[in-house]
Amino acid sequence: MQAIEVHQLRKNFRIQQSRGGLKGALQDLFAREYREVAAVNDISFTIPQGEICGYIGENGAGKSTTIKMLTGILVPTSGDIRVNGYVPYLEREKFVNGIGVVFGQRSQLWWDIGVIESFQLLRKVYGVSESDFRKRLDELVERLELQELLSRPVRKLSLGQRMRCELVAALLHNPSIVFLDEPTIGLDIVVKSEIREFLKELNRTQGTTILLTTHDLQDIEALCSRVIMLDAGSIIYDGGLDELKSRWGSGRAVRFQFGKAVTAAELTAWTGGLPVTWTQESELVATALIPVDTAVSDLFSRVLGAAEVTDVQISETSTDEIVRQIYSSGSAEKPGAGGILHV
Ligand SMILES: Nc1ncnc2c1ncn2[C@@H]1O[C@H](COP(=O)(O)OP(=O)(O)OP(=O)(O)O)[C@@H](O)[C@H]1O
Repeated sequence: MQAIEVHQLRKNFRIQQSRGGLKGALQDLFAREYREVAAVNDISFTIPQGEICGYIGENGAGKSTTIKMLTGILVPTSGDIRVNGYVPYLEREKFVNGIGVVFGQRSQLWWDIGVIESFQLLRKVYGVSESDFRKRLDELVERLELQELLSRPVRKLSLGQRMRCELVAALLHNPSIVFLDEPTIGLDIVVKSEIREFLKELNRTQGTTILLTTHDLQDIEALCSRVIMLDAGSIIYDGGLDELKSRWGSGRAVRFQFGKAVTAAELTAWTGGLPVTWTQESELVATALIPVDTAVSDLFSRVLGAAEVTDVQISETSTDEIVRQIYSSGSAEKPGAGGILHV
């Protein structure tokens, strides 16, 4: 059985339109105008049991809206969803026993009571027996080193401590699918890597399916063999991370520091005819992305002949750069000619 099946899923939101000027504002008072926007636009995908899949996209791409539909919080406008064989918004009671959810920006723990009391309340919500609960809690507490924190109220925990507790809360009832919406947001590098290690182990030892949204591509690199990339509500890439890198990323990034300010038009003009994409950080710093079959010497001769260069660094293109390029072009098809991106 597939863990998650999504077919032609859509969510439209009705957004109020404001008319301009005083007259418009008055009209708005009496007769509001609305328009529909598709936050999620007829997407389809399936995720087999045991996979860790990254769900990525820029702000507003529709990631959280999808997660909310998959977890039964929002009802789709149209399309089909099956999670563990259930339709989330119709069969909520049976459905929630098989899933765990962590929203990095929101807590499912009670703010003013001790962590252990929150866990006890969740035990009752999910109907977990006292003996299963104890066993599971002991394992998780030991693995995530939470012993010291259990009696503290949640409001007194650091963000990293709270996130570790959120993970326990989502896993107490031993769900087979876990949805994580930005689980590492705002965390320092040490806690981020602890959480990544924990999730990898969970997947390896229990076969837990994980769908993960993140803006941190290192989460994806560390955890996901597959990524689904969303842009303006539509899927623009669904496949392996390696495939994405080899399709897009087998090139190099050459970062130039200039002695004098350069413009986007100058950069494009210097490398006209070469398959170079520029990313400009400031007037004095720009990075040229070149495919593997283009010689770096061709790029150098153009740029060094035209501008005053004070420093150069060459690196393999990172997943970050690849994804930035894809978002900027709105397509995961490999780029042909050059262009310019602003960051
Ligand atoms: N309740 C709502 N009413 C109206 N529009 C909404 C609502 N929720 C989300 N949207 C809109 O739907 C679009 C998708 O939002 P969503 O939160 O799913 O994006 P996201 O990819 O999770 O973004 P982020 O990375 O910023 O969290 C956005 O344009 C957002 O403004």
